[in-house]
Amino acid sequence: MSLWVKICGNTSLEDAQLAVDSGADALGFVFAASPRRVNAEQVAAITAQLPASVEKIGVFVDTPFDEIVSIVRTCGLTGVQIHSALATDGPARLRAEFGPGLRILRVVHFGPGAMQYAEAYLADPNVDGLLVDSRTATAVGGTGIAFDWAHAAETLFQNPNGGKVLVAAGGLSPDNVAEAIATLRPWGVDVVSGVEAAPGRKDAGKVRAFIANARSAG
Ligand SMILES: O=C(O)c1ccccc1NCC(=O)[C@H](O)[C@H](O)COP(=O)(O)O
Repeated sequence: MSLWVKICGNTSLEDAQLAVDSGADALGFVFAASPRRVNAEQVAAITAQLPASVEKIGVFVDTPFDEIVSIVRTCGLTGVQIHSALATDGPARLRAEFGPGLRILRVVHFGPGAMQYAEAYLADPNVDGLLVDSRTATAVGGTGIAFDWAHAAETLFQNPNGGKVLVAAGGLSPDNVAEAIATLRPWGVDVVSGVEAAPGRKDAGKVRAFIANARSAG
């Protein structure tokens, strides 16, 4: 199985197409407070132009359940990435709505308490895997900050995960993605700040280099 690579924070068809042409497996769209925030109408116009083979993942922070369902339908999303509290039965209800075809990722911010969340999420049969990220006092994603990979490699990334996927995120870039992969041995990697020219706008060279370096290392 080759490494899964997600390029997040897409705000235009041009940037989404760049990621697809550079070999991304998945594109992320942020439906949350962020300089990369997009709405359902914008994303539906983008996803309609993308190949079916590319995963389209919605990123949600404290979004009401019914709104997530509506956005998934409107935009033809193939996955959700939940950065915040969702009722415990949220993943089961999403599964009931969309079936096994919807990839359901829960986010764990590596740091104190992360293992407890990770274990709880991994025990949920309707959660497909974890995206392990960094956070700050004010931001739950898109921070551009790496977590302690050595510590995570010995703890969270060692955890028996019952076939569920572990995606590494947080402060990755073309320059450090190979080292992150060598240290963490993740199933996938995800990036936003490290491939941008400005928040919400991709740097084509960085997108290409990130995916090429991740593929070489993975
Ligand atoms: O990207 C954002 O602005 C964002 C805001 C709020 C929640 C999530 C967000 N991004 C989600 C992602 O999947 C990012 O790729 C991930 O957090 C890594 O970001 P970075 O450290 O900037 O590569």
